[in-house]
Amino acid sequence: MIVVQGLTKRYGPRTAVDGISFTVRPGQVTGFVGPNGAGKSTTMRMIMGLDRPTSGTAKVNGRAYAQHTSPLTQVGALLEAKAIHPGRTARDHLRALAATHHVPARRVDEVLEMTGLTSVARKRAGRFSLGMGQRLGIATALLGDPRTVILDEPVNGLDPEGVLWVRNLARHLAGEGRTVFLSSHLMSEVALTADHVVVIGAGRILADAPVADVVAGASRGLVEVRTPDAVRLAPALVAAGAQVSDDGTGLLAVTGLDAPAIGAVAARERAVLHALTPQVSTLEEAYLALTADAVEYRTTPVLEGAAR
Ligand SMILES: Nc1ncnc2c1ncn2[C@@H]1O[C@H](COP(=O)(O)OP(=O)(O)OP(=O)(O)O)[C@@H](O)[C@H]1O
Repeated sequence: MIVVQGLTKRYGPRTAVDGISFTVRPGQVTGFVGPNGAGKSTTMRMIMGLDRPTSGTAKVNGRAYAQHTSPLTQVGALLEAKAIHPGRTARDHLRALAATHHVPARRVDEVLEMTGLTSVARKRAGRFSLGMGQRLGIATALLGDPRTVILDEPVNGLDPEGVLWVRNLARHLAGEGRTVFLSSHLMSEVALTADHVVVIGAGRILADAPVADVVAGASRGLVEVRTPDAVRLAPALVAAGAQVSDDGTGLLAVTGLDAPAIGAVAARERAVLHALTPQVSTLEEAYLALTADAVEYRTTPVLEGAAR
């Protein structure tokens, strides 16, 4: 379990993380998403005791990272730009770490196996591809068999098979009752992997909810209705309490009534329906709506720029 309370990080005049609070619970995968520069890595680094908060606290399994006597068994992390000595083999890297953290040597072979690195365990890490390096970073995070796992952009540089592997691994770890907290830029990936999502923008929490709720919140209950009887149906829907916009071609955009209620009004009016389609938004759309005002480097649309 990770509990973050009033966490703030300032770099000079710049506030990277602005008084955020959230809890990451065990037994599920929690996604951590936000635009570039939103504060994801800074937050994860503070949870891992690598950056000192300006104020506030970040606790893993009840204590700050530095207060754990055996932190590797409590929390394992894959953080961006993890330094691994390029001249060392994967096995030697893991063995050295195991030896200094009282982790049994057999665990090294277990994590090499889990991450699919057994066949390249004697290869120097400097010769690893980006994907293999990511796998070694994940093997390192899992070395202490930790109850909490933090993965910063774990699918970066992975091919589709690797992406699927990370997704299954994250779900498997959560299924074992562990706390899994992973950041990603890929909303589609988070939608497939995570149960819960924390959205951060410009250092502040924009949403902290089950993935399904975030998606439902963004869909605004819009239903598209295609009908040759729009002229009759539209006022009947308005009379029943809906807001209706009619594009003049027989396509009505309806909010305020769900599809069964619209169908009932249509039946009463004897209006023919060619389509009755609730518009389901994706997590990607929900995310874009939430973060629209919190993008650090906004791109100016070309047409808008040209019109000035
Ligand atoms: N060491 C530092 N010194 C000064 N500013 C920093 C430092 N580290 C991060 N920042 C700033 O803090 C803000 C948050 O950065 P952070 O790396 O946490 O964002 P992020 O959400 O992880 O972004 P990305 O998705 O691009 O990795 C950014 O504006 C960044 O420029």
